Amino acid sequence: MTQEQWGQIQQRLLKTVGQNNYTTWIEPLSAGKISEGIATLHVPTNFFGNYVSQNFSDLILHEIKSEGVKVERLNFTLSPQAANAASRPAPRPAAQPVASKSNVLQTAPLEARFSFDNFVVGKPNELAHAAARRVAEGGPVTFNPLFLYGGVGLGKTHLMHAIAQELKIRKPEMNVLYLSAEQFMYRFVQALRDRKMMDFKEIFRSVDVLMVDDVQFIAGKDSTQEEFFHTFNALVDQHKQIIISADRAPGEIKDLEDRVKSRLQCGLVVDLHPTDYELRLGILQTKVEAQMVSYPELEMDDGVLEFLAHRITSNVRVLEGALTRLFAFASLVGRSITMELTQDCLADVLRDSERKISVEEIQRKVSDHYNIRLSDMIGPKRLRSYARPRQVAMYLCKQMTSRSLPEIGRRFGGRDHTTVMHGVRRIEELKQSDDQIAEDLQLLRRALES
Ligand SMILES: Nc1ncnc2c1ncn2[C@@H]1O[C@H](COP(=O)(O)OP(=O)(O)OP(=O)(O)O)[C@@H](O)[C@H]1O
Repeated sequence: MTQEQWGQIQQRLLKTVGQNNYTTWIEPLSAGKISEGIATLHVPTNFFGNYVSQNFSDLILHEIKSEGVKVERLNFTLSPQAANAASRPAPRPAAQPVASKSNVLQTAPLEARFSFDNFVVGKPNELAHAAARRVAEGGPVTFNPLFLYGGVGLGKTHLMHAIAQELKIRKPEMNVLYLSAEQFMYRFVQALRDRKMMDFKEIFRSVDVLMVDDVQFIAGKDSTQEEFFHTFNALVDQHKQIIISADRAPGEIKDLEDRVKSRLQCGLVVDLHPTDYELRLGILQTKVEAQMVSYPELEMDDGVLEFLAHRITSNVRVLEGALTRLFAFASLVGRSITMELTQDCLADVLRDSERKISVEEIQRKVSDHYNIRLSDMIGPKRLRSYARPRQVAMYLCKQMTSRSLPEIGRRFGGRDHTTVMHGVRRIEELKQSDDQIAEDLQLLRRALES
């Protein structure tokens, strides 16, 4: 795309994301080439690229398409200048603010809107929220670590930022270090390269609260895991609070050493479940209030929010993006937000969200329903109390996803497709003869579709 087109797109993004976000995240992007439907955007750092990709890519893609440019995906790569700089030895950092008191240490800026006040609580996240609140009081450490896990865009990072911000207010004397596991690794590698391991250890061991986001990132990275393990132990020994997030439970993170897994499991492990209809509606209502501040002139028809909460079930980030786009679009065309405008403006999001239920979601719902652990459902045990729910889950996967039998088998602990076929047939038979199974299936279907 031409620089002129990119300039236009940036101007539209400014209106949508607001001045602050624009200056921080959009202005520093520069447009690269487009090839085979993939548009390259240059970013100053990898972290920056990840952040923009997670938070703004839908919006940017939408605006590029609106400019008439044929693009299907975005690719964020380091700008040539940044790539050159990265290959040179890093300059000595200026005096680090790291160990100073009254300071929340951070490698990534805390997002002010990720506060407890802005976090909508519902059944799927109430336990995670309560645990996060407790830790944010900064009282004596009761569970260590607090391990928050859940699928993409369900609020893990939001809760972690909220804890850090709350601690900053309640306990300004505490040293709170929040960073992603990726940043932990970069700091570690840099310390090794600069022969500054003592400093590294001292920094990490002098914090009062350590928060590491997306810990699954260190899976398979042996020396980073080793260092993480020692840091973890040193802090636990000193009764310092550790908070970790990941996209899955500790036991399910592949290529993570057993001793690290067992450490991660020894505190409180809480799950952010996929959203349900009520939570989605609650989130939308809260976010609409915020949008109304920016677009006071806009009106919205009854039923639009319910429609979105019903149709966009993937994750909160997508829901938020949809709403932001809807308001920006309505404001640009100067129309109120009707059902028709919603369907027009969000046609692609609605299409993508159509009946996309994942195998993982089904496994989770079924194991909750039968009150068994997810690992027992996927694992090798043949006890009837695990085998039947497993067959129910296989049946629902066959019915509600487009996965093939071998694929489903793979997701159920590497089972053969004939096992899946047998399970599916068995449930088809039982559905006719066993009222309990028929009712279970109905309930589960409804829960998965909500
Ligand atoms: N319960 C909630 N109330 C309000 N906003 C929420 C809630 N859950 C998630 N969000 C919003 O959804 C977006 C995605 O959340 P967040 O970045 O915390 O997800 P995540 O679980 O860390 O995902 P990822 O694994 O992709 O990093 C954020 O803008 C966040 O504010």
